[in-house]
Amino acid sequence: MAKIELDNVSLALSNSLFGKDEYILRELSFTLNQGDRLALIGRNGAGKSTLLRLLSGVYLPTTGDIKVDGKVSALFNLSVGHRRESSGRTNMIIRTLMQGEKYEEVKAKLPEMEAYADIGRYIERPMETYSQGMAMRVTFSAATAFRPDILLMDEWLGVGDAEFRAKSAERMTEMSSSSGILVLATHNERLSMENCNLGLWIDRGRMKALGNVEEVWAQYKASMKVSSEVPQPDQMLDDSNG
Ligand SMILES: Nc1ncnc2c1ncn2[C@@H]1O[C@H](COP(=O)(O)OP(=O)(O)OP(=O)(O)O)[C@@H](O)[C@H]1O
Repeated sequence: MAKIELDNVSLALSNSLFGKDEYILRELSFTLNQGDRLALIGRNGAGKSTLLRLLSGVYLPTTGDIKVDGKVSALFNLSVGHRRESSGRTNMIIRTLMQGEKYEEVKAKLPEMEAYADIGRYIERPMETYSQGMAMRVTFSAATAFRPDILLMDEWLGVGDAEFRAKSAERMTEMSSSSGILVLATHNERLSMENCNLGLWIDRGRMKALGNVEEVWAQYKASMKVSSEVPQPDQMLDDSNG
C-alpha cells in the first residue's frame, strides 16, 4: 500500500546569489494514503516543484522526517540522465532501471516500449541524432511503461506531435488513475479538479490550506483577489492628490 508521511519537514537550499542557505519549505506535516490524489497549488516560486523533488528523493529534508512507501515514478525533468551518445534503446533500458525496475522485466517490456515510441530504426541510433520530438517519444515511452505506486507530476505532460500527444494524453490519464497516490503540481484548476480530490496550497514554502481540492482552490483564488484589491502606488498618489 502506498503511503507518504511528512512530519514537520523543512528544507534549506543554498542560494548561490547570496552565498547562504535559504529555507524553501517550512514545517510541512501531512499524510497521504492509498487512493489520495493531491494537487499542489500556489504562486510561482511557492515551493511546489521543490516539494515534488523532496518526495522523489532528490532532496533530503534539512529537519523533520519524511517516509515514502511504494515505488515512485517522477514524471518531470524527463531529459535528465540522457546519454546522448547512446541509442534510444539503451536509454530506455537505463531510465527504467534507474526507476527501480528489474532487468528481466525491462528486457521483456522493451519491444512494447519501442513500439509505443514508434520511431522506426532510429531506436538503434544515438540520441544525439534525434529531433526533440523523437527524444521525447523515447523518454516518455520508457518513463510511463511501468505502473508506479506513487506518481509525481509537475504540470500535466503533453508531448510530441498531434498524433503522439493524443496517445500520450490517454496514457497519462490511465497512469494517474491506476497509481496508488498522485501528487500533481499545477496552475490548471480544471485539470486538478478532474484528477485530484485533495488540494494543498503552498505559500512561500508553508502550508496555507489542505483539504478538498475545490475548497482549497476557492481559498487560493480569494486570496489573490484580495491582494489585487490592495491599492497600487499610482492609485494612492491619485487619491492623495485629491
Ligand atoms: N536548487 C535550488 N537552489 C536554490 N533555490 C532554489 C532551487 N530550486 C528552487 N529554488 C527556489 O525555491 C523557491 C521555490 O521554487 P519552486 O520551483 O519549488 O517553485 P514552484 O512553486 O514550483 O514555482 P512555479 O509555479 O513557478 O513552477 C524559488 O524561490 C526558487 O528560486
